[in-house]
Amino acid sequence: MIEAVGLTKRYGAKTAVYNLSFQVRPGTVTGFLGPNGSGKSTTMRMILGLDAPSQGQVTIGGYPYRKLPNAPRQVGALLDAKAVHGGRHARNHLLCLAQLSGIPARRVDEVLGVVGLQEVARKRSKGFSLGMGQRLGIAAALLGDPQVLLFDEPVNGLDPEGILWVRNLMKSLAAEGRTVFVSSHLMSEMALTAEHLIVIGRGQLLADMSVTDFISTNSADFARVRTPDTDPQQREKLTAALTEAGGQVMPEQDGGLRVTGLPLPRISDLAHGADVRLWELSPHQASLEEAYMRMTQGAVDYRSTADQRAGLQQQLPPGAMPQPQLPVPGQGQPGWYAPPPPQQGGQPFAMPQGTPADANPYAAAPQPPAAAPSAAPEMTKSATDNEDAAR
Ligand SMILES: Nc1ncnc2c1ncn2[C@@H]1O[C@H](COP(=O)(O)OP(=O)(O)OP(=O)(O)O)[C@@H](O)[C@H]1O
Repeated sequence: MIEAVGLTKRYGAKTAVYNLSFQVRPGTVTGFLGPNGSGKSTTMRMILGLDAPSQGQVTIGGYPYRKLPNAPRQVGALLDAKAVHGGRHARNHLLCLAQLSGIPARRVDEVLGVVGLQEVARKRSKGFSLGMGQRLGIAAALLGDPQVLLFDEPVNGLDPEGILWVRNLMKSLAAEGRTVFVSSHLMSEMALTAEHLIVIGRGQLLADMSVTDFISTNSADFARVRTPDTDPQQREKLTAALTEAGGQVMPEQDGGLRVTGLPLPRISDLAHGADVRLWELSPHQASLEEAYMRMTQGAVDYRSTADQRAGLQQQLPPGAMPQPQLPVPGQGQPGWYAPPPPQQGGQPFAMPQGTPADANPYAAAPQPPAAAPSAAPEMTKSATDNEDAAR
């Protein structure tokens, strides 16, 4: 298990990670999400002992990485697939890593087979495509047959077949009881791969929950209702009945209605009571991408001037809360708001009570202290040093 407690990292005046506490448990794939620059790589580097925390700690199996006995056999990681000696053959690259960690050479051939690089094992990695480089990085992570695996953007550059392969690999590693922690910006892929999510924004924890809860917590579910196109009066009658019963009704461009605040069976009963025929009554369930976009709206640092998220905001049904800005450490901005998950009192199809300020989990949170210069020396990987020894 990976456990972070109060993890904070400052680079000079920049607070990259602030007061992050979470656990990554074995047996499931845990996705690590956050906008560009939110601190994912910094967190992974601290987990791997490549950066020292300014405050707090992170342990693997109870030890900080640098104190972990035989760390390369216990933890494997893909951080930057390009961080290889380009003039070295793929097999030699892995052989170097294996020898540094006391891993037998036959394991190198095994992992080359697992990632499908046997045919190019004796080719220099500088000629590798992005996807081949990713596969080589994954092979390096698997080398020590570790119980804990970290992957930073593992599907970057992979073709659809490669993406499917990585998805199945992650799942099978987790099914073997390993701890699998994987960052990605591909929401559709994460939805298919991960069971649990840790989401950060501007270095702070936004969510630590199952994918299912994350979607229901951060999306405005609604019902889609459609009456016969041939009879506009039916639509008006239904709108009146639903509104009178406390629902919020919004017309959709295709003639349907978007209804919030009423459960589906109640909508059906009200339509029946008003003598209105329905051509459609269906729940709309948000995708992980929609939920993620909603949650992180206030935490995006880099955004095109042409991207006002207009489409996303227009799609919110009546009564849905817009996401206020995420507080930035040291800047005292108002907090974000998300309704509670269903098992904590939230109701599908009904917006929660209270105001964003009431529910602001940061309202009482201490502001981070003024940034101090980092005490963390950059550690560089020594694994690529001695090719001659590997030959
Ligand atoms: N060595 C460093 N020195 C100074 N600032 C740094 C350093 N490393 C990271 N940062 C800053 O810390 C913040 C978090 O960066 P990080 O790379 O961890 O984000 P990320 O979530 O991995 O981003 P991306 O999704 O784009 O890879 C960024 O503002 C980045 O500029």
